[in-house]
Amino acid sequence: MAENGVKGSDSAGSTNKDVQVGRPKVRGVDIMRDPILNKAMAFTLQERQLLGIHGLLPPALLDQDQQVYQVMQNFYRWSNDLDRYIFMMGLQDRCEKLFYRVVTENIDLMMPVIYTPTVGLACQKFGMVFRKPRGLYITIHDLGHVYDILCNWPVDEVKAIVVTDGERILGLGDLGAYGMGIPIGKLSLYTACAGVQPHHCLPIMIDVGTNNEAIRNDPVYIGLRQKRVTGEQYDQLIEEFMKAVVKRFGKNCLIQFEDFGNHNAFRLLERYRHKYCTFNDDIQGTAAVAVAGILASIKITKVPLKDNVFVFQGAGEASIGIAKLLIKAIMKSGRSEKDAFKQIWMVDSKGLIVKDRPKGGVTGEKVEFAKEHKPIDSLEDIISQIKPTAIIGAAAIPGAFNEKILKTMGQLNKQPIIFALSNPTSKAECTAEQAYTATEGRAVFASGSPFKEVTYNGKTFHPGQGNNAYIFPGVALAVIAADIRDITEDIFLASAESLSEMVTQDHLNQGRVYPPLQDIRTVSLRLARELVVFAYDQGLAHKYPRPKDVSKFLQEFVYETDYDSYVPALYDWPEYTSQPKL
Ligand SMILES: O=C([O-])CC(=O)C(=O)O
Ligand SMILES: [Mg+2]
Repeated sequence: MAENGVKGSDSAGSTNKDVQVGRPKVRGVDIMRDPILNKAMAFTLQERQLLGIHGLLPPALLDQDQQVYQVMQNFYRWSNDLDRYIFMMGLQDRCEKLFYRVVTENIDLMMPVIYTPTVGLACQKFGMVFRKPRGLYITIHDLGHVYDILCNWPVDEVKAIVVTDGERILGLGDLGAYGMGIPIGKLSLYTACAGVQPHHCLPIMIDVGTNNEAIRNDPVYIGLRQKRVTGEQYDQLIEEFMKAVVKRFGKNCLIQFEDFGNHNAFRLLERYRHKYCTFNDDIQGTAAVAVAGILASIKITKVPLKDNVFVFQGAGEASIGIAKLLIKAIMKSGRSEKDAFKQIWMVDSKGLIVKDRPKGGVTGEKVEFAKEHKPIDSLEDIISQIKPTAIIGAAAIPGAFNEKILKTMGQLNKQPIIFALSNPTSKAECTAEQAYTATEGRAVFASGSPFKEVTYNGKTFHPGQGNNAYIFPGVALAVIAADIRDITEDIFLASAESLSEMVTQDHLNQGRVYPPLQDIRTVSLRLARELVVFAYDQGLAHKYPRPKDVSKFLQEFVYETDYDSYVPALYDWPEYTSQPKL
């Protein structure tokens, strides 16, 4: 608590001016208007007097508990999630501590609103949703001036950036600058799930145009109305951005790449992964969460990892990322790399990925997954001929796991693993209900976006949410706290193992392959704790001395949602007992 001094800020996200309360450099009214300092009606009478804001608020005091009640009443009053999203963003812009208290306490209710799937809809309609800027917008026209833009950000201590160029927003495609909703949502989860300080976080949109004509013609579009710039100029901008981040915020500033197009995602990851403190959430975060789900699933199916056969529907960022991490996991279980590859089959828009495919198109990351096998076009035929134990969908083709495929999976396996990972819900390969029904309740099911529980034949199943939200907040906290600068594949494998170990027998009995969403904060903090230990053991942590008590060490980084008191500690105020209180 800031007895004598608090960090001041402005509405864009804080300036770090020291405020001497009692002899304020920032006026009380500015504290009220600042979302980071604002307590709304929770300012006490003493504070109102001291800050010179007495009379600017209704006379009642509503403490934070009462404010939470008020927010929740409002939240329920809205009839749809997009309105709830707008309402919650408004709260974040007005009163940050209250926003995070509400989100943290009701995380399973709030995540589908401030994150997937509603954030997808919010991005599609971002021109209408947009109220107040949050984060930085850097465009292709800023080439040569990226550092100057980063200097305009009013906080020096940025420790984590989530950046997108909006080309592949969830499974929704190119949304241009409207994609800014994603970095904002991801960073809200940094704080809500792992307690990363909000002022350490910076959402960034790199706007190089959009190839989505409908969006370019949207009268309220907020970005550049031009086609995407690609090639050398694009690369120059990203290169300048990476260097500018290090110059402005230091080489340990985490840069999370989010929702870039396939062609850039892999390239940029390879180019930067060992030179910068960076990872790609769609490749590596998704990989870790999916592998965790697989490790938990085989505890249900009792089919050892080495005896599973995986078919991936899609060969993009998520599938390739999962497959590569899965290979590491299979090898750790004792198989050779060659044998591990044999267990994994990939399918793209041209069918099964095989060597010398007449339809062609096996390039880049897919090459090493191409099999010596005759080509097969349809997913139905692929499933019946390859006979997988697990199918993993990540190509944003809704309904790709049709009834026939699901039934075949049920015939081939006692307990088929079915992961419909595409986001948002509208892009899922099948619904939870379809998976359980077609397999007579035998499927081990997870999806990227949330599905409600399903009751089949009197048994209730809790589908898991195989979303990278179980991974990236914990990874980020560990990276920031232990000063990890090279985020290796081993860190993601350790994350997958750690997450899968948090799935208890009780969870498995309910059909869950992830801990319940309402536990995601505990999960993220435990993940961070285990990663910190792992990083020190592996020599990846740069923060010294090594902490003896990792929980205590992490606790010091964790954001508190209690309001600060603006009453100087030495000031002896009388107790006011007559203050009206609801
Ligand atoms: O944002 C999410 O829900 C998961 C994710 O990274 C994606 O689908 O791109
Ligand atoms: Mg993503």
